[in-house]
Formats: sequence, structure tokens, C-alpha cells
Amino acid sequence: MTKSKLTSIDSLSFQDLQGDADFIPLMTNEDEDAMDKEELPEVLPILPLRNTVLFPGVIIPITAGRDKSIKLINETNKGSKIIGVVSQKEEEKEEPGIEDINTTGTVAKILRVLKMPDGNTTVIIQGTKRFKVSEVLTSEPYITATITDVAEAKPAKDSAEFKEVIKSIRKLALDIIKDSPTIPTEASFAIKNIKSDAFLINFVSSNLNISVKEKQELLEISSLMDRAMETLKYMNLELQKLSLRNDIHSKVHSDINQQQREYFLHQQMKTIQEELGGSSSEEEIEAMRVRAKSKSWNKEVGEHFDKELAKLQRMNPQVAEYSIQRSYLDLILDLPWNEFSVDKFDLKRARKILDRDHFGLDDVKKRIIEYLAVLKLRNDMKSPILCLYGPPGVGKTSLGKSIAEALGRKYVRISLGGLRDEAEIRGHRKTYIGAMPGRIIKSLKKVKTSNPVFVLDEIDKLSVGSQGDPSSAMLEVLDPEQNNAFYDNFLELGFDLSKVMFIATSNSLSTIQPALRDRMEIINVSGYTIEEKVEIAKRHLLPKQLEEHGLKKEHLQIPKPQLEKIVEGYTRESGVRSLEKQIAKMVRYAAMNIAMEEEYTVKITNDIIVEVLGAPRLERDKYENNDVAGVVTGLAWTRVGGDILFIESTLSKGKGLLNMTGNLGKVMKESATLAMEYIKSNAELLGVDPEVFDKYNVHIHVPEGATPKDGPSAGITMLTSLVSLFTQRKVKKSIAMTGEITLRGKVLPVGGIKEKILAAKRARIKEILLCEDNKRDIDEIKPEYLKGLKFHYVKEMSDVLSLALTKEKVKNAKKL
Ligand SMILES: Nc1ncnc2c1ncn2[C@@H]1O[C@H](COP(=O)(O)OP(=O)(O)OP(=O)(O)O)[C@@H](O)[C@H]1O
Repeated sequence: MTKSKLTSIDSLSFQDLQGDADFIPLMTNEDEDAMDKEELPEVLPILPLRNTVLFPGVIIPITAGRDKSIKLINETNKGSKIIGVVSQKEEEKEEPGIEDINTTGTVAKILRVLKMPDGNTTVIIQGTKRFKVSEVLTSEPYITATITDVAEAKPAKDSAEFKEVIKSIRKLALDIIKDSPTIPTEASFAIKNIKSDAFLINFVSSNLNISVKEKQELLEISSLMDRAMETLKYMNLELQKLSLRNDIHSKVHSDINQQQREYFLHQQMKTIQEELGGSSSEEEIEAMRVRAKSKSWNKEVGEHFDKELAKLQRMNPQVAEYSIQRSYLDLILDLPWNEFSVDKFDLKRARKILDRDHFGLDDVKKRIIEYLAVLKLRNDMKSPILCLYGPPGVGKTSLGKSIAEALGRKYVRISLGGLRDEAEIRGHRKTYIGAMPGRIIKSLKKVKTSNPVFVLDEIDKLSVGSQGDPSSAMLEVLDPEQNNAFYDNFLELGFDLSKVMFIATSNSLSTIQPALRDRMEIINVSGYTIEEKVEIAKRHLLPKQLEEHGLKKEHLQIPKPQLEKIVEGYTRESGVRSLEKQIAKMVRYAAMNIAMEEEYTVKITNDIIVEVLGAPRLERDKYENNDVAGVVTGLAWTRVGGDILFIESTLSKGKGLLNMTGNLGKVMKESATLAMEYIKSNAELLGVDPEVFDKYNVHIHVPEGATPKDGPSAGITMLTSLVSLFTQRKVKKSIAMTGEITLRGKVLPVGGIKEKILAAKRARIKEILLCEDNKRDIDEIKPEYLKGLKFHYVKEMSDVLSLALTKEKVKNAKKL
């Protein structure tokens, strides 16, 4: 249906028509019949309509502009008010002749004539009956012609089919009105109120959105049923077109709606942010884009970044995800993709730096320089990862720092001690609350180059927890075949670690996962002798502490003997960490005196040492006398380096029970049982009365009961202690031993020799008993470490006993 083709000459809207109640003829079927029966005049003035067809019963306004039409209307309006209305065959014809008009038309009644301010005349006419032009009489001043009636074939009054068709027309008309965006909904009232079937057909036909030619064809159909069917066909078509258009419209509309909504919200957000004084998200995003241009990442990372940035742009800055996304993008921007520092491969300079920072450690330094040489020649980092292994405080971590300086690389360190969660290394997926990248990626972000010296401290203390196994993540980090694309869960991108120089440090090798250990080149950094410690204190620790406390070299003097006293009496360690603490105390003492302006230079004496550090804590002398049977010095290895230990045993009246105390582990207890059984089975050979075993209980104790002790290496010490006890023979002075025993009295080699030797030296031991197979370990130790020590290599327990025990009995020897 249309609103625009209702008029003959100019347009007048359907709405205008509906707006005036007079224009809706509330006709009934009876009115229609009466109209049909009306007598027609023989001759009628003929008014050609340019762009519409008038149907019987329908009221339309027409605007007459042509002279002929105005004249016809004016004259007829004064008289009969009846005219014949026909449509033109071609709209454009200004002066249509008889051949230019259709011969079937509608008789119309002039209802009202309105003179318009623009000079046009608007006439409201109502169709009554169809007619056919028989003969044109005049063409001037307007066309007149004789006409004939065109009978209308109406269906039978009770035709059910016709009734259904009418019903359909009414329903379709209502549907069309509902769907059409241009027809006002009031039109549905008109449709509902039309009582006459023929008028309904004509009214709808008149308003159909079809061409004049098609309307004319409808008018010419004489059978009302046929015309109704034809109208129905057009209506169906119209409804389909409308629903198609609505579909397209709603689709386009919803797209635009969503966009508009977002735009609107963004604008609001921007305003709020500006009000709050924060930088607007747009500026932030733009800044990121600018930064991204300067990055030298590869295409894949670039594309990923662009995608993620677009995601950020679509986000509402007020939601939590926005800040997660922003810090994610910041991380990508902060990471040093393909950014490297230039290596300094001057090996002489490197050696100088290592010597400047660390005293001694010649082997270690040599290994490091060799490593750097390989690096220089190959110029790729696919060489094994270094692992500095040794007791605490021997300078493993600080060596890493010196290596970085020697190479001209940045230095970064992470401590892996007690780390149980795999995510600490590999990061959490972004979807977790509080997700973060792992420590590797975080450190690289901090250090800002892709080739730093990366110290992984305490790699032996990685432990398997409920949150996965961090060692397996470490494997990926350290594997030269895989680490060129290390995947961090948070970063979601592979990062190239192949140019990073990893240096791990460890106190123990046994607790490092075997696969991890395989990937590393182990460099042993064993502890220091007393002399070395004194040198380290003099050259490094003291100057360092003076500087930290704001003092100058001349403010404090610690002579060598006093340094030695501090080392011996107040520290018991392989490294120098607690020595550094004791020196710090001395420096503080000097600082206090100088600040109180009592003296300018403080010279440390033995008395001052006792005043500041208290009485010496470590007095070994009480163990050094050999007046008691059953007390023997053993050598032990612990994670904190080598140490000496004492085995004491006593006899008491009883029934041959063996007691052990001193927090001993299973293996150590087994060693004691073994020693006991060996003595029992060789009693006579050893000069022991076999009856003693049933009359006495034996108690073995290893002092410092709070420290757990374990391992087989105290075997020969226990045996010597027990034989000394049963024979009441003296143990040689200043002798120490280490070695495992078998039931047959063989001595087996043990580990940790280097550390044990250093510990023995610290304890001023003179002679050491070892298994013959341990000789090769001794050969590897620098001769200066061995100065003042005598080694006895043994195979059998009998050798041990003859070397360790004197013939002499102890004072006050027991009679067994
Ligand atoms: N040979 C040395 N020369 C100079 N200073 C040293 C030497 N060895 C250790 N130090 C100093 O001792 C301190 C402790 O060293 P560092 O922290 O490197 O020990 P570490 O072996 O890494 O211990 P941990 O196993 O507990 O990590 C540092 O201040 C270091 O400079």
C-alpha cells in the first residue's frame, strides 16, 4: 500500500486522508448495492488523472493544476457535481487526447472544492460506479463523452469462498499496516470498520503499492471475486517485500545499535577519566603503540601484540580485566626482545676482574676463563651451563657477579631455595587471579637485556611440591636445545633464553635432579684454609666492611695474628660468611671509638677481640689430650663443608648391650654395630678378653647431639674408639681419620675429602688416616693446602689400629 500515489496530480498523504474522518465512508453492503443501482447520466465531463485510479466508493483528494481540469471542476461543481474520472495511459502527457486515456473509469461525485493559496484547486471526490467511454463528444474546453454502465459480477451473498477471501484481505491489510513503517497504525481502524465487501476490495486496491497500469487492470476486472483474488495476490507480494525489508533493516539496525552503544559508553568513560584527572585510556594505548614501533621483536610477537592491544582497546578501563591486560602488554613491551649487550672478550681483563674480587680460587678462575675462551671462539652460548658447587660463603654467588662484570654483561640473580611451585618459574596462566610471569621472565624484564649472566642460586634446594615439579621447568630453562623458545604461561609467547649465560650455585650435588645435573658443568669451589681466610679477610672483607661503615683504611688495623685468632676462635665454617660478620663487629667497635673521638686509629689486640666478640667459642684443646681411652677424632662432610667430629665410647657394668647417642642416623648406627661385631670376632687377635663383652655395656656417643649425623665414613673412627676402649690403649695425638669399614675389616674410600682435609687443617690435626683409594683425591688438592699434614693410606682395619693406637695404656686404665 502506498501513501504517495493517492493523488491525481500532486501528492497528498494517506495520513492526511485518514486524519479527516469525513474521508472514510462507512459503507455497508447495502449502501454499495444502492450505489450500484444508481442511474448514470448519458454524457459526462471526463477528468483525466495523471497518477492514480479511482475505485468505486473510495474518496480521494486530487489537486487540479491544468486549466482544462480546473474549468471542468468549476463548471460541474456549480451543477450536477458528477464527473467521469479516468486514468491517463502515460503520466507525462500534459494535454491528453482521447487516445491517451483509459476507456474504463469511475463516475465520481465532487464532495468539496478547496482553493489553495498557491493557485491550485484541490477537489475531494468519491467514486461511485465504473463506466466505459462510448463516444467522445467534445475535447474543448474539456473532454465530454457518452458513457455506458459496466456491470459488476458479484458472487452469491452466501459464498463461503468469497467470505474467506474477504477475511484474508482484511487480515493481510492489517498485517501490512503493522509491518509497514510508513502507514500509520490508525489505518487499521479504517480497515476494521469497513462493512462493505466490495468497498474493502476497492479501498485496498486503491491504496496498493502498485503501478497505475496495474491498478487500472484491477479496475477493469468485472468479476468482484476475480478482483478480490487479484488484490490478494498483490497484497501477499507486498507483505513478503515488507518482511524482507524489515529483516534487513533490523539486522543493520542492531549492528549500528551495538556500535553506537559502545561509542557512547567510551565517550562517557573518557569524560569520567578526564574529570578524575587520570590519563585517558586512548592516550595510554597510543603511547603503547609508539613504544611497540621501537621494539625489535619478530613478526609473530608483533602480530600477537597488535592483537592483544586491539583487545585492550575494546575493554572498559573500569573493569579488572583491563588492568590485567594492560600490565600484560606492558610486560611484552618491557621485555628485551632481541636486545643484547655487547660482550667484552678481553680474557686478560676478565682474569683481572676475577682476581680483584676474589682471593685464591685459582682452579675455579682458570675454568671460568677457559669457558669464556670457548665462548669467544664459538660465539654462541650453546656451551654447558656452569654450576658452582661448594659450601656456603665461599663466594659462589659473588663469582657470578664478577663473571658478569668481566664479560661486560648485565647481572641478575634468583634464589631457588625452597621453591616448590612450578609456576614460580613458568608463571601462571593469565586467567588466574593475581597471575604473574615466572621469575625467569620477571628477571629478564628487570635486567633489560637478553644476554645477561643469570645466577640461579641454590639449585639443589628446588623441591617437589604439590604444585608441580619446578626442576622440570628448570630443565627447559637450561636445555640449550629447548631454551630458544622458553614458554612462560603468563607471557604466552616463547622467549629466547639461548643467549643467557646461566650459572647455578649449589651446596650439594646429591639433591640436584640427575637430569638437571647432566646439563651443567660442575665446578667445585671447596672451602678455604685458615691462611686463605686471613688473606681474604685482609684484602676483601675488611676493606669492604670499612667502606660500608664509612671508615678509612687508616682507621682500623687488625694485625695478622689477631685475624687468625678471629678465624680460629670465632668461626667454624668452610666459607667466610661468619668471618665477615665478626669483622663487621670489629669495624663497628672502631667506628664507635672514632665517633666518640677517643682515638683516630684503632688497633685490634687480643684483649679487644675478647671484649668485642666475647670468649673464644671454639676451644678444641679439651679434645686434644689423649688421656682417656675411647676418644677418637673423625672427619665429617656436611652441606656446610668439612668438619671434625669426636667419637667417645665408655664401658659400664652390664650384660653386653650397645647404646648409641648423639643423633645418629641409620647408616652410622650400622657402622657402630659392624665395628662391635668385628671386635668380637677378632677379640683374641686384638688382645681383648672375649668375656668382657658379656660383663659390660658399651655406650657410643658423638658430641653435639643436636646436630643430626649420618653416613658410613665414621666407620674406622668408631672401630678405633672401641678397640682403644677395650684395650685401654692411648690414641695418638693430633690424628684424625675417615673411612668406611666392612665386616671383614676392610677399609673403603669415602667422599668429601677436600672439605675434610681443610677442616682437619683448621683443627690443627697433623696426621690423617685414609683409605688407599682416596689417595687420588689427595693428589688433586693443591700442595699448599696439604702443608703440615701427614697422610697414612690404609687398606685393612689392622693397619688403622696399628697407626692410630699407641702401645702405651692410658693413665688410670681400667682393669677389665
Ligand atoms: N675468595 C674470596 N675472595 C673474596 N671474597 C670472598 C671470597 N669468597 C667469598 N667471599 C666473600 O664472602 C661473601 C659470601 O660469599 P657468597 O655469598 O658469594 O657465598 P656463596 O658461596 O654464594 O654462599 P651460598 O652457598 O650460601 O649462597 C661475599 O661477600 C664474598 O664477596
